[in-house]
Amino acid sequence: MFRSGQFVASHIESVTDEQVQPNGVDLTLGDVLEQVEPGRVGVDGKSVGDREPVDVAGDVFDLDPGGYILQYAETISIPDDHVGFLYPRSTLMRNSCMLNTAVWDAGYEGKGEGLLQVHHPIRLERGARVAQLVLAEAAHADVYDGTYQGERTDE
Ligand SMILES: O=c1ccn([C@H]2C[C@H](O)[C@@H](COP(=O)(O)OP(=O)(O)OP(=O)(O)O)O2)c(=O)[nH]1
Repeated sequence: MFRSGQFVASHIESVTDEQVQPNGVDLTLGDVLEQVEPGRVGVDGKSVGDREPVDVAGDVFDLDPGGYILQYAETISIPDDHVGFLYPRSTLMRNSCMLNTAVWDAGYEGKGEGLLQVHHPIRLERGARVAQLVLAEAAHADVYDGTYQGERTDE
């Protein structure tokens, strides 16, 4: 069963009323980065290639077509017995852009990231709502203990 937006909001810091939706919570744009060095996904481990901030005028990102790392502004805690899924705000999609996402594990805490695909130039503003996180009840044996635990929680 998917939980209500109010329930999701109780696991995200910090959230305004405007961000709480019937079935989830809108996440806002923190930063946009561009990968500049190769990463690696191997059988014996992985690494994330270096990234650099993209040009920003004040809080405004004018993005040309390409792939970008989008960092969310909120700290997300996926509670026990749940799994998180994230979807783009449909206005992004309607503007020829897409957010690619992965699974948000029970026990994960941090400010996560997504892959923003820009297929047509778009202007994004820091603090704008760009995505929606939903939580579903889920069985699990262990909780998340990977390398991204606690990411950017000190920001
Ligand atoms: O779109 C997403 C999806 C998930 N996460 C967070 C929550 C998730 O729990 C964590 C780790 O994801 P995953 O388990 O897929 O990472 P991995 O590549 O398997 O690395 P590790 O084994 O170190 O966790 O990243 C994001 O930031 N963005």
